[in-house]
Order: sequence, then structure tokens, then C-alpha cells
Amino acid sequence: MTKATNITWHDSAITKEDRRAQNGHGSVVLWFTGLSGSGKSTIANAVSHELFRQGINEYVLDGDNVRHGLNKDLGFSEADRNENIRRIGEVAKLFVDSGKIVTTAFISPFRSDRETVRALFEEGEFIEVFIDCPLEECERRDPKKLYAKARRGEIKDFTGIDSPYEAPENPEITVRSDQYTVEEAVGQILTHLREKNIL
Ligand SMILES: Nc1ncnc2c1ncn2[C@@H]1O[C@H](COP(=O)(O)OS(=O)(=O)O)[C@@H](OP(=O)(O)O)[C@H]1O
Ligand SMILES: Nc1ncnc2c1ncn2[C@@H]1O[C@H](COP(=O)(O)OP(=O)(O)O)[C@@H](O)[C@H]1O
Repeated sequence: MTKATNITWHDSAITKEDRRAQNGHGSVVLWFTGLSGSGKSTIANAVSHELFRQGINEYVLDGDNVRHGLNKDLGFSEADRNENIRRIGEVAKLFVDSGKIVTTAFISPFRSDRETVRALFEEGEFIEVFIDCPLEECERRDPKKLYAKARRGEIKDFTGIDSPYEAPENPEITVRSDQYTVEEAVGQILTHLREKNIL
């Protein structure tokens, strides 16, 4: 038998839909926003654990893996926060293209920055999750003792103290972290994902 020669491998690109089909679930960004101490990292990590336990392809982007690496050149001026969020939005888009559910846990205080990120995505892919907690409660928790430092004037431009936080107007999900437990918050977010047929 003569082997075929001159065969061309048609290298068709693997699409986002192909990756979703292989994973058996949708891919979206859960874009958390809220004050420092509102519970973004705590709830993001709890969501991540539950999704992972269920065999879902997921990843969390937060300050530990972004502000210490990719964005270590950025501080907390308005321009630097704009650039921080812009880059995180682009990275999140790559994760969604790769078929994952990616959760981002950044203050992302400016509405226009969040809307610019939303515009990078297709309808339904950007899920804004407002971790809603009154400033007084965040300050009472003060897990990193940063509010105390900001009140003493040792940190400038601290969100909620001397730098603005613009709450979302129409978030897909609002979690009242002063009224519900972490487990209840995880339940609320997973219910949303099931209702939208992402899981
Ligand atoms: N000036 C000032 N304002 C707010 N936060 C500050 C500041 N300086 C340091 N930190 C710590 O950095 C974390 C916020 O970083 P983010 O990348 O989420 O901020 S932003 O989205 O660019 O506004 C934030 O972490 P979280 O508490 O997890 O929100 C703080 O621990
Ligand atoms: N219902 C809740 N949801 C989230 N965090 C809570 C809740 N109740 C208490 N906490 C505590 O509040 C703190 C929130 O800190 P963190 O998750 O680092 O917030 P952020 O990432 O928004 O700065 C943690 O110490 C956490 O244990």
C-alpha cells in the first residue's frame, strides 16, 4: 500500500465553544467589586473551592497573583487603578476564551473602568458581583489593619476614606456580606450560575 504523501493538516483554531463543550460547562468572569474588607477574597476563594470540588475548570485572580507580579509596577493613584483594572480585564478575557470560570477579586472602585471591562465580553459572560458591606463594618473587621493606618494618615488615597468607591448600579449579583454567611454567599453565586445554564 502506498502511503499518502503531500497531506496537509488543516489546523483549524480551537474555539471557546469547543473548550466549553469539552469542559461540560460555560466560561464566564465573576467580577467581584467592593470595599477593602468587604469579603471579596474570602468569598472568591470559597466559590473557587466549591467549583473545584464539583470538577469545574476555574481560577481566581486576586491581589496575591496580580499586584505582586503582572501589576507590581502599579500603585493606588486613579491612573494606576485604571491600568490595574484594564490589565486584569484583558487577562480575565483570556481565561474566558480558555473555557474557564474566572473570579476576580479587586476593589475596582470606578464604574467606568468596570463598564470598559464589561464591554470586552460577549453578552452574559461578564457577571458583576457586588460584595456589599457598609464601610463601618469593613472598618470594624479591618483584617489587614489598613483602615486604622488610613485614619492615622499613614496610607494616602485609601478607598472609602480619601479615595472614592462607586457602587455598581445594576450588578448581576449583590451579596450582603454583613447579613449573610460565606456559605450563603457561595450558594447565592452558584444558584445564579445554574440559573444561567453556566453550570
Ligand atoms: N490606598 C489603598 N486603597 C485601597 N487598597 C489598598 C490601598 N493600599 C493598599 N491597599 C491594599 O490593596 C488592595 C486593593 O488592591 P486592588 O488591586 O484590589 O485595588 S484597585 O482595584 O486597583 O482599586 C486592598 O486589598 P483588599 O483589602 O483585598 O481589597 C488593600 O489590602
Ligand atoms: N459573610 C462574610 N463574607 C465574607 N467575609 C466575612 C464575612 N463575615 C466576616 N468576614 C470576614 O471579613 C474579612 C474580609 O476580608 P477579605 O476577604 O480579605 O476582604 P477583601 O478581599 O474584600 O478585602 C475576613 O476576615 C472574613 O473572615
